[in-house]
Amino acid sequence: MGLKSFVEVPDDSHFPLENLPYGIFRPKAPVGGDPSQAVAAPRPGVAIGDSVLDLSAISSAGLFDGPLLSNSQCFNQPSLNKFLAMGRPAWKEARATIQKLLSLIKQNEVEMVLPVVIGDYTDFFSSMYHAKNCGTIFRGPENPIPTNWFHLPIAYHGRASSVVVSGTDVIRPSGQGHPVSSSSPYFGPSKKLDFELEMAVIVGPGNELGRPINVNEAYEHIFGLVLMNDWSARDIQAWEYVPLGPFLGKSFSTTISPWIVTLEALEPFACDAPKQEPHPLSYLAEKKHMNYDIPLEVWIKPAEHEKAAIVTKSNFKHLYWTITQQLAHHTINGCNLKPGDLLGTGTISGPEKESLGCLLELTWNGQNELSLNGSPQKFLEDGDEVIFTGYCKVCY
Ligand SMILES: O=C(O)/C=C/C(=O)CC(=O)CC(=O)O
Ligand SMILES: [Ca+2]
Ligand SMILES: [Mg+2]
Repeated sequence: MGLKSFVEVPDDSHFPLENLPYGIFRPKAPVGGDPSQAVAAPRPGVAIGDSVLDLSAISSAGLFDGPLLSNSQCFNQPSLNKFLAMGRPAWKEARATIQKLLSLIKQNEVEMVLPVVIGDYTDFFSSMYHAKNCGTIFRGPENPIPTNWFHLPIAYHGRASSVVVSGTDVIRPSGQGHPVSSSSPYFGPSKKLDFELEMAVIVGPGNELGRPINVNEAYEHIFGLVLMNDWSARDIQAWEYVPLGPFLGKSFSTTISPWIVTLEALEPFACDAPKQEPHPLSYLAEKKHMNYDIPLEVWIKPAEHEKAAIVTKSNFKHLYWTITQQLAHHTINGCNLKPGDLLGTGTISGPEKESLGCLLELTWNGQNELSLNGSPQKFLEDGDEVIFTGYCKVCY
């Protein structure tokens, strides 16, 4: 297998990553440039594809960190003589460092692991559409959204130990299931295993115990976002969750994506967050009330199917409570967040029936069937693979 560089190397190039020949170069004076300008100094470089790697820049940046080259001036020279005088051990060290600096590893040749040690995991409940649908299903259509919901971002404390990286098998949990009408609760493997389409904040700098984070400074405490699946056993959840909230129905596994997308990368996709009525209390009223326009999709690939089928298309922008409001609310009582804490957004459902963020809503608690490339499906079956995607793109 050939080595691969992030520098594009044409297939027929004489200068792939395996070659790396040395020379002395200087940048050409710009055509029509001022002739009185000093000519750039000659310096050592190696050829890679159609480019030259400037070894004096690499050396000045301290990137030659091996024992022989770390304190050497051999690359800040107008010729290679000093480097040549150092002999083969230095040449080998230089080659290894340069190959490492220029290398790329194929994603399909690596295994990703959890990117952070998650100290604490909290899950919010911030899509109004999801809150309304769950409320209708679990509590009836009279007052589906609790009155506190419009005043504060509701959340529960999740389980950090069972947060796993995407690709990890999820074992169907057993537990007590909600009794049907007047019968007793049953025990056994969950019959209503579900996904929840979420994203989650990875906390950067935390706060000291007793010192809340101001909502207008919350942005500085957020490193980036991951995709998150808050797997949920609906039959266990429906029976256990009154009055303290979700427990064993969700703590058996929560999956996050291995790549954390930074808020800097998401900046071009910032958009207005939904208008909030009633106006939130001042500690939640933010100067910039922003969301991000991140199209999200969920696909399911049943074990015996060759292809995955799309089951929903939603968008991060549907969140009523923003991630900065969630973070400010989380700390308003003085609770301290720590670097690497995980804050789930809550299931991201949109307004349309094709944009609902979990099977509980999509099948209306198993009353309706979905069609996965022609096969009927309610909740998750053994062997199903659930695939989340989130991808924003500038339209030119
Ligand atoms: O409304 C309920 O009783 C329950 C809702 C959920 O299960 C959702 C939850 O975990 C929070 C969320 O993902 O929005
Ligand atoms: Ca959830
Ligand atoms: Mg979970």
